[in-house]
Amino acid sequence: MTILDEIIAAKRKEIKEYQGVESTSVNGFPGKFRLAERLRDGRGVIAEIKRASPSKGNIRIDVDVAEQAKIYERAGAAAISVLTDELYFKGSMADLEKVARLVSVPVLCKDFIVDSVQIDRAKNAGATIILLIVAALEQRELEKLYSYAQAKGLEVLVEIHDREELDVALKLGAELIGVNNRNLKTFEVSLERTAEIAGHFPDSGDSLLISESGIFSESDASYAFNKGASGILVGEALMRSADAGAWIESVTSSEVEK
Ligand SMILES: O=C(O)c1ccccc1NCC(=O)[C@H](O)[C@H](O)COP(=O)(O)O
Repeated sequence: MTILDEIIAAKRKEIKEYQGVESTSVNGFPGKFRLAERLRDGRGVIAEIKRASPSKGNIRIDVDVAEQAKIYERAGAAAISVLTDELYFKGSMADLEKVARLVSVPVLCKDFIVDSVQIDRAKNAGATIILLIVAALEQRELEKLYSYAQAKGLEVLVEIHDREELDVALKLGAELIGVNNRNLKTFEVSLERTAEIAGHFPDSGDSLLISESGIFSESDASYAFNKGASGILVGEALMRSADAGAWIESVTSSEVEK
């Protein structure tokens, strides 16, 4: 059983408490508020609020979420990701709501979604993007949740781990495809995964590749961008950085060697 299996099993139990929640509006978010638009020029950073994780334990458990979000936005983050899982990541929907009220960049609800009720909760809290993990869902569930989120006007980041899952994401018509560099059995991270997926990624421009996890240095970021990622999703490095704003500014700068 992988950590992902364990988290998903816990999530399926947890969501029973949420029945009855419905999202309040179905409007989509305007152009500049869409992550896909913001990533079109490449070198976008999706900056994550991550208090803790199964692989690292506590990272910055007492972070001032509002302060951290302001730093990310000021530095030019393309979007802010908020881990909302409580059991394994010590996050919350309250964290997401705090961020969404404060910033005017897209906000990703980073959770393990297995039911539409979680999409409603995310939207109610102010998320503009949700995450769907191919490895966590049956094909029919994935299609259903994808359509549901789209009908609610949300963007969907479809997370994959290998080429087989890339095909699933492409068949779905996903605009935002994230390759997770973390092996969820061993927690080992390898940016080679991004390179491998980028090598098979269509260059039609219909879909955008985002490299997720294990990006710690500016050279890791450059590596992912140079391999073809339009965006990178960074959690731990930014949470531990003494100057997260400078980190973001530096990796997004067009002066950086391409
Ligand atoms: O971070 C973990 O340990 C983890 C374990 C199991 C499932 C998911 C996990 N992380 C969620 C994420 O997707 C990351 O927070 C995100 O990609 C940022 O990763 P990093 O920059 O390495 O903190």
